[in-house]
Amino acid sequence: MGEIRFDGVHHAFGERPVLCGIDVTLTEHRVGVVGCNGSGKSTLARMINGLQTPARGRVLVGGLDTARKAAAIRRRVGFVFTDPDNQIVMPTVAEDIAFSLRRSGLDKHARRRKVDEVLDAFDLHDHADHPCHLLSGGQKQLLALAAVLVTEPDILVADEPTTLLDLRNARRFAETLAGLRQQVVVVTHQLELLADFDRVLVIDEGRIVADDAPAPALRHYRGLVG
Ligand SMILES: Nc1ncnc2c1ncn2[C@@H]1O[C@H](COP(=O)(O)OP(=O)(O)OP(=O)(O)O)[C@@H](O)[C@H]1O
Repeated sequence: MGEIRFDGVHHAFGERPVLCGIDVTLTEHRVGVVGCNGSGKSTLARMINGLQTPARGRVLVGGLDTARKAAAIRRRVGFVFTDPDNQIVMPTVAEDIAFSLRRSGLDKHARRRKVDEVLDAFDLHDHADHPCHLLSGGQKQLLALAAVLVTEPDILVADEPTTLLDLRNARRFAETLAGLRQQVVVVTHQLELLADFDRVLVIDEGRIVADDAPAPALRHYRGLVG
C-alpha cells in the first residue's frame, strides 16, 4: 500500500476555516471518512489528488508533495466525484472508458481489450454503445468508477460515490472496493458501506475527532449527531 500523509494541514475558504490542523498518515487498504455536512470531508479528499492544496501544511502521497508534483499525483490518484456528470466526457459508454486511456501509451487493440474487461467487470457491456446521457444515475456512477479504475491508479479516492446506487449495486460497489489492489479512501454518508473497512476517520468542524475501526468510529459519529 502507498502512504497518504497530512502534515499540519489547515485550510480556509475566505474567513471560514475548513480544515484545522489535520495530522494523519493513512496506509490501510480501505479508509472511510464520515462527518456532518460541511465538516470538511470533501476538501480533505480533494487534497489527496491535489485538486485542492492546503493553505498551510503539506499533503504527501507516496512521499510526493501534492502542491509540487500535481501531474505525477493525478496519475497516481484516481478521483471519483459525487456527480458522475462531472466526469463523463464522451458520447458513449465505451468511448468514455477508452478516453481515460488516451495517455496510456497502449495501442488501439490493447486499449479495446482493457475497455472490454472493464465493461464486463461493471456489467456495462450491454450498454457499450449507448449514449452516456441515457444511462440511469446509478449506471453513470458505475461508469465513472470504471473510467477511473481502467487507468489503474495506485490510490482511489471517492467522494460520496454510491448516492445513486440501488442496494444491489451498492453491494457490488462495496465488493469491488474490497477486491481492489489499490488503496481506497471513501467519503460517504452511507455508513453501512464502511462496515468492513480497515479504518474510519470522523471529521467534525475541520478536525479529526475519531480515528478508529469502523464500529467504534461510527459509534462516535452517531454520538456526535445523536
Ligand atoms: N471552493 C469553495 N469555495 C468556498 N467555500 C467552499 C468551497 N468548497 C467548500 N467550501 C465550504 O467549505 C466547507 C466544507 O466543505 P466540504 O465540501 O469539504 O464539506 P463536506 O464535509 O464534504 O460536506 P458534505 O457532507 O455536505 O458534502 C463548507 O462550508 C463549504 O461550503
